[in-house]
Amino acid sequence: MSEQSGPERGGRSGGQRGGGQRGGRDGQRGGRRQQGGRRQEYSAQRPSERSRTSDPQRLAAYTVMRAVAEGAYANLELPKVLREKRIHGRDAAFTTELVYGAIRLQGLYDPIIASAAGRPLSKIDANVLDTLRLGAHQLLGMRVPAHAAADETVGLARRVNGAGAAGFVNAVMRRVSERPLDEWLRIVVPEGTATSARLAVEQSHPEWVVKAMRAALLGHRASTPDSVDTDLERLLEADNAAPKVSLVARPGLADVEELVEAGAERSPLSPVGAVLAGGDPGGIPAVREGRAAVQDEGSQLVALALAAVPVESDDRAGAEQWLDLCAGPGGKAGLLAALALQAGADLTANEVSRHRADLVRQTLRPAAERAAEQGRSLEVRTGDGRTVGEDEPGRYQRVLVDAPCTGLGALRRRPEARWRRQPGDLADLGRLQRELLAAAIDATAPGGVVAYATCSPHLAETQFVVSDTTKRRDDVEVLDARPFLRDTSGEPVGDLGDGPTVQLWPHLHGTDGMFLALLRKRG
Ligand SMILES: C[S@@+](CC[C@H](N)C(=O)[O-])C[C@H]1O[C@@H](n2cnc3c(N)ncnc32)[C@H](O)[C@@H]1O
Repeated sequence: MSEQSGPERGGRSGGQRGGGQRGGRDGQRGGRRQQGGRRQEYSAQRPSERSRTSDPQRLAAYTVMRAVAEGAYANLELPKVLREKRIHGRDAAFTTELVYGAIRLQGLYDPIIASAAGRPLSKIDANVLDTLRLGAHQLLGMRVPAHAAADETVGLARRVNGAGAAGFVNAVMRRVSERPLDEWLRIVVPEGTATSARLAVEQSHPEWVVKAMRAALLGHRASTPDSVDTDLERLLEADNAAPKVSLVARPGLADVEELVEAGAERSPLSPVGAVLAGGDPGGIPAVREGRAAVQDEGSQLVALALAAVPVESDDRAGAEQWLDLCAGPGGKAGLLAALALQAGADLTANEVSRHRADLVRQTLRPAAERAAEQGRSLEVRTGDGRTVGEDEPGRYQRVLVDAPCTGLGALRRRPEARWRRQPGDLADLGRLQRELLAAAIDATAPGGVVAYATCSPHLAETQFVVSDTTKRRDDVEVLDARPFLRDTSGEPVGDLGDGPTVQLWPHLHGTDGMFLALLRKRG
């Protein structure tokens, strides 16, 4: 869930931050941090070229928007559509920005569209609304000249929404283009609006997510009551920026130097990581061969921490047994497998979904070949992790529970995720998370360690799961995880809060919002 995927891996022309229309308003609201604004820095083509060539790109963007409205994932759908329509290079980057921006920022654009249309969103046809969102992003979030943005959007509407709708789209686009973003913000977020409601629009997140992130910043001690509003805004802003492409060199199979030689830069955060400024990671031989991979540095730190924590094991028991309980699609298992081989340990990777277990198998292939040479066991199996405690009590020394979660720490990667998630999801996930953690502890040998991780900082999925679990049982203690997160220079990673659990943040660490708790099974 936390792994990088999709079109942002390569070819992106930039993040959401850029030159600022919004400084003026921020300036007026003294005390608020000056923001970067949202305009894209690129204008891939001259306007004349754009109007001649943009139709296939905008049509592709619209096609993806509609598929996402039907339940598709933008990061899977977009590459398919780009391939089918043979859109490459800068045109693909333009289309990517158009789709990702229009989806991510719809919480900002929708009230502007409603105001410009003079009617509520419920009175605008969903297909037409998607066309308008694409147009609004070109006008307010990208450096597409206003006339080109309006003309092309009307042209698109004529083609996909019909002639009648095109007249309406024309009127709305002209209205939207009459004001810069800061003026629109003054209209749709009037002075005196409560902070969470204001940020929900300005930073385009559902208000319940804004509130949950505020609580998480305080609960994980990343903010004080004095700093929380500023920190929250930075966090939400980071969710709207395209993540960089982080790579992992799976130890023993590849090294970071190999990635640096291929054009990446050594990661300052993860000792096994590198960061690619641009280009397609699939062009790097180590990545193609599965010895390295695209992986968030936060995920790397979690796997490294589990491998680094000392375990007390019975020497007569033979090789250490490691378990990845929720392994699909295999990002962390790929790193754990390499680390297990280095440590002379065996790894079992479990996943409930057959398809995702197949992905884990694929990911682990290079490590599996090495394991066979070394006489070590590397097993991938399909099963419900909740039964592992009963099936294999006390068998493992190190267990990773990278639990299914809301993914609210990885919103940068999935533009539609924030709009799909509902507060109600937390109840079912919370139950599953507690059951998986309990089973993991049961499957852990005395002296062994369980790493409970989520790519969400939501307190209900992180600290509450851990505290409920430790309250209920006396055979487990929470370790201070902070010393086990070491950066490339071997120094403890900064800004990890007061412990004992660890929360990484997009705005502080540049990683996904990974949570980690290390629990020791008492002997
Ligand atoms: C957060 S993802 C794991 C990501 C993975 N560790 C990685 O780094 O690629 C959670 C996974 O748990 C799986 N899952 C959900 N319920 C499960 C269960 N009852 N037992 C085992 N796995 C489960 C999901 O299918 C999903 O693949």
